[in-house]
Amino acid sequence: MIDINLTKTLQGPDGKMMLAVEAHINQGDLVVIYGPSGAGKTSILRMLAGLLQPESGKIAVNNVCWFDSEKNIHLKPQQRKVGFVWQDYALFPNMTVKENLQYALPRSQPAHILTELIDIIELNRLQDRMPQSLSGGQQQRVALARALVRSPEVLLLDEPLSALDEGMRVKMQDFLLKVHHQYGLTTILVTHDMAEIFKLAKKIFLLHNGKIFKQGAPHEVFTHQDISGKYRITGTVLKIDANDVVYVVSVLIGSQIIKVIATAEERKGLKTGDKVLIISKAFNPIIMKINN
Ligand SMILES: Nc1ncnc2c1ncn2[C@@H]1O[C@H](COP(=O)(O)OP(=O)(O)OP(=O)(O)O)[C@@H](O)[C@H]1O
Repeated sequence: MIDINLTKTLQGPDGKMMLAVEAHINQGDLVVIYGPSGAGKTSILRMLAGLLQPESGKIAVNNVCWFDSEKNIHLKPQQRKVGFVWQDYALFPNMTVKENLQYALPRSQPAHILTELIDIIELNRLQDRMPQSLSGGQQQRVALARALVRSPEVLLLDEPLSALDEGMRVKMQDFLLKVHHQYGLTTILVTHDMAEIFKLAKKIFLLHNGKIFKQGAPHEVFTHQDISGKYRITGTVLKIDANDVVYVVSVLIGSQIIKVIATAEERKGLKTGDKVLIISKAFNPIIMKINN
């Protein structure tokens, strides 16, 4: 469990802004902090990592106090069991992938962690390569592995996939899920990507002007409805066609387009480019072989 109760005066986009947040995150959950630019998302992660000192408040992780302004406790970044991955990969350019990981491995950690991580994050064929010869997604996989070699208790991810193209982002999301299931790490992700939120997050905190104004499961927070469908997929509206009394909405999901029938009520407010959630209570797929 992570308990956060923090305040910090920040220089907001329109002058001084008081960041004041209280949040409780269950151990092993993957949660998202979502909000407009300048809302204070990165500052929260930096305070958790010990890179930015709050003015007041507390941070406790699994009942260990990392920060308490009243008791004058402020653990240094290296004393906090956090791993983080930012948008830019920041790998050492003069070291191979493996050397980058070895460099990050603390002496107290057994060396087999490296082999295990290289396996899980599928870096076997890349381990002797230099970072500049890798694609953005490959570099981000190395950055993720590097964050994990210290066996952190909390993983902080600040828009780690935002610089990647759609295909690479989807693959990296799968890696994040795999790592999350393997290690059960409490993970805090900052992202603007709706599909990523619905795919990865158990809970989302909406942040505005330094305050959390809403929190809950993504479908509760974004659809304002209690929806109990079994299958949920997110996509982007490509076009909307009127058809007698209903509408046919073409939605891009990954690289596939599906057509969804919408009532006039459901169609209201929908436009091309909107991110949408498609929910189905029943799912009766037909399977067919497509190769010989
Ligand atoms: N150390 C600091 N002292 C004072 N103000 C700061 C400090 N660090 C950041 N800020 C300001 O606090 C505000 C919030 O910054 P932060 O980076 O946390 O926002 P964000 O929600 O992550 O934004 P973005 O989505 O653009 O990355 C910004 O206006 C920023 O200039």
